[in-house]
Amino acid sequence: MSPAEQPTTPMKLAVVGAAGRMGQTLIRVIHATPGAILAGAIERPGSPHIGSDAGDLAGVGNLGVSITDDAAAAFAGVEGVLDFTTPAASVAFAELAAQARIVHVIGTTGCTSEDEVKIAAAARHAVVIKSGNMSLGVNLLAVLVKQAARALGADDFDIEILEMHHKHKVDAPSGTALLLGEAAAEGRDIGLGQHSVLVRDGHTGARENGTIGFAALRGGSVVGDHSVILAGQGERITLSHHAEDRTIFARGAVKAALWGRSRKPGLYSMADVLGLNQ
Ligand SMILES: NC(=O)C1=CN([C@@H]2O[C@H](COP(=O)(O)OP(=O)(O)OC[C@H]3O[C@@H](n4cnc5c(N)ncnc54)[C@H](OP(=O)(O)O)[C@@H]3O)[C@@H](O)[C@H]2O)C=CC1
Ligand SMILES: O=C(O)C1=N[C@H](C(=O)O)C[C@H](O)C1
Repeated sequence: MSPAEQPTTPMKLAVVGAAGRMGQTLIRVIHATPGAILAGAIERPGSPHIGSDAGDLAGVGNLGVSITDDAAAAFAGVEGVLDFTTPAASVAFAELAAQARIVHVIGTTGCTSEDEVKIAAAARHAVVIKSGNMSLGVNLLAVLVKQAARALGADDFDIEILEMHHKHKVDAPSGTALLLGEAAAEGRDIGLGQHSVLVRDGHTGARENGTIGFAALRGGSVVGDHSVILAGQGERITLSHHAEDRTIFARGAVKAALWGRSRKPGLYSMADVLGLNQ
C-alpha cells in the first residue's frame, strides 16, 4: 500500500476479555494510540462486567463503549479485534472474526494443535496475527536464540529454557517459552515436538544430547521472565528477557492490528509485523 492509500481514519478496534489483566491494559493502550479507537468491548456471557463502560473499568474515564457479551454484533462494527482470553474462546472468536473479515490479533497461549488447526482455517478468510509474546524484546530475543543455537552445536551446548510468571497463570510452559524453544529448534534444524523435555521428576537418567528442556516457576505478581541457557563444559550463556509491565504486550498487539489492516488474509506472526523474518 502506497502512502497515498494509507487509511486516514483511526482503526476501530474491539477488545475481547475486556475485563482481564491484558484486556484492561489493551483498552488503556488503544486510548493512548492516535491511529486506533476503541469501538467494542466483549466479555463472556454472565460476566459481572456486562454493561459497564470499558474505559471506566480500565481507569481512563468513560469512553462510551459498554461491555457486551454479543461478540458477533460487536465485530460487525469494527475493523480488528484484540484477543487475550482462553484457547476455547479464541477459537470461537477466530470463526466470528473470519465471518466478519476483520483483523484478529491473538495473544492467547496454551492452544492445542487442534486449536491451531481451527485458527489456521479461519486465517484463510481474514488476517490473523498470533504470537505467544507480542513484545519487541522477546521477538528480537528469539532471533538471537536461533543464532546462538545454530552457532553452538548440540554436542557442546545443552539448551534449557526457564520461565517465571505470576501465580494466576494457568498454562505451562508459557507461550513465550515455547516460542523461544521453537527458535532454538529452528537454529538446530530439529523439530521441537520430538526434542522437548517438558517435565523432569524422579530418576530421570542423564540428560539426552540435543534435547531442549523447560522449567516453569509460578508466584506473586511476576509479569513474565524468560531465560534461555546454553550450558557447555566450563561456560554458560544466558539470554534473558524481563517484562516489567503488560503495556509492552498491548503496544505490540495494537501495532499488529494496524499492520494487519492493509494485509491479505493469512496467518501471520509478530516477527512478520516487526520485519524480523527477512
Ligand atoms: N501473547 C502475549 O504477548 C501475551 C499473552 N498473554 C496470554 O493472554 C491470555 C490472557 O491473559 P490475562 O489477561 O492475564 O488473563 P485474564 O484471566 O486476566 O483475562 C482473560 C479474560 O478473558 C475473559 N474471557 C474468558 N472467556 C471468555 C469468552 N468466551 N468471551 C469473552 N471473554 C472471555 C475472562 O473472563 P472471566 O475471568 O470472567 O472468565 C477474562 O476477563 C493468557 O492466555 C495469557 O497467557 C498474556 C500476556 C501477554
Ligand atoms: O500469562 C501471562 O501473563 C503471559 N503470557 C504469555 C506467555 O504465556 O508467554 C506472555 C507473557 O509472558 C505473559
